[in-house]
Amino acid sequence: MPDATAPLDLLLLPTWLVPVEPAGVVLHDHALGIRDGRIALLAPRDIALRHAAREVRELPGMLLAPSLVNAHGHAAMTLFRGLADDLPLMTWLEKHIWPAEARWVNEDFVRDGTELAIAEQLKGGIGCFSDMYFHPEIASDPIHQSGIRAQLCIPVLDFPTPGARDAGEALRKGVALFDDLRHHPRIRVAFGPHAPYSVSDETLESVRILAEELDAAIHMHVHETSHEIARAIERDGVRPLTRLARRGLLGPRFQAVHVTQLDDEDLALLVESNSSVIHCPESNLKLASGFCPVERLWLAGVNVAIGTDGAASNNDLDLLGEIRTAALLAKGVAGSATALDAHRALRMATLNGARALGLDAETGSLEPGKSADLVAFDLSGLAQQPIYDPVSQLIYASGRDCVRHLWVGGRQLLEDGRLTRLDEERLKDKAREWGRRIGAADNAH
Ligand SMILES: CSC[C@H]1O[C@@H](n2cnc3c(O)ncnc32)[C@H](O)[C@@H]1O
Ligand SMILES: [Zn+2]
Repeated sequence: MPDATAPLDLLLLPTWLVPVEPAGVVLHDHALGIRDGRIALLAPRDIALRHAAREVRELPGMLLAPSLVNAHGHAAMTLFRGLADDLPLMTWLEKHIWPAEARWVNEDFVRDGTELAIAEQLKGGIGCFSDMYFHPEIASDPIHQSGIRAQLCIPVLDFPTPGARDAGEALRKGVALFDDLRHHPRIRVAFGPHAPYSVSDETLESVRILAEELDAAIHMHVHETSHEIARAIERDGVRPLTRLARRGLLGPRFQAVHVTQLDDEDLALLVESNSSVIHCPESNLKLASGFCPVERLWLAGVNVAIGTDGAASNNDLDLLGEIRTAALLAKGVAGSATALDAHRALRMATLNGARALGLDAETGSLEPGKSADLVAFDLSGLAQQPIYDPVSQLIYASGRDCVRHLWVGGRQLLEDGRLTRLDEERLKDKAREWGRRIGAADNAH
């Protein structure tokens, strides 16, 4: 039982505090106290200052918010950043990315690429991310060491992949990883069947049974393009979401990534099953995949989160930039300037992300009892003045260079823009070395 009278470990005094829950609130002259890695106090500044605290820090000109949740990505693909640009999804995937993965992806690649992705994400204000890539058992190590929070998906495809000869082996290894990490305080293992077109009914059934038994989430690329729907109708006679619903995959633990194609029946299936949608606007734009109807989903009551996707289709892991794109795009798609306002856009990248990953009891908002997962954005720059609504300024007028400090579980992982536990120069050297090897082989063709 935590001792509520014990001194706080840290008392933060920002200019603005945005708890995200309740929605739309901006607190002025408030403070947040941390004890044992959790939010222990949220109170007006003068009241908070009466509490004993081991350290008190003023954060002038800064907005304190829950750290961001990047709900979809392929972390180690940072090492393929810029390898195959300006191509449609299936050409990009089948002709470039899958051959490159077959050639280059091994344990070292995953370790180095994941570490690079973690560093980039921490510097961009992300305290929690979802990873869906090969050798998740290797990715778990940099996640553990760095202090970031993550959902780690077991990649499942019906063909040989780096790390698994077939789906059966991927699932066996995945269950072992689930067991190993069962008690990890910051890593949650989920199932990651790649997409409806790459996973058979038999494999889907195994995923369904295991996910149910282990109470694990299912994270899947779904309805990414109109081509995917057309191919599925030809093959199965129904749209992919209908097939997944009939096979019992949908539910509150189901995370449908992309969903650029949505008819009335698809929407009803998502609403009834209480599934989440993870919107990846920049990847969808770059691969010309389509537009996720965020406002329609939101108004129907679907939990919509946001992700960057991998750095090979984005090409960065900049969630703040992604939120801005999402907020602008939603207006264009809905034909309404009120669609996805700045406050809702921030909620999508925090609490909705946490909820999609089943982590909303732990992170995603600034509420007493939750883990102290926080980010301080510096809004004192020239291009951010004057400030009427700091959330508007954050979403529409700020870049990730305004991220100053970040804590996960009360541990400071970014201080004044610098990583506290990772060596940036070493990471850059390693990435350049991979780039030289991959680039030289690519040019030889
Ligand atoms: C088992 S997941 C890893 C697998 O997914 C590939 N991938 C990356 N981005 C996308 C995307 O937007 N749609 C479909 N597949 C994608 C990645 O290259 C890996 O092969
Ligand atoms: Zn993806």
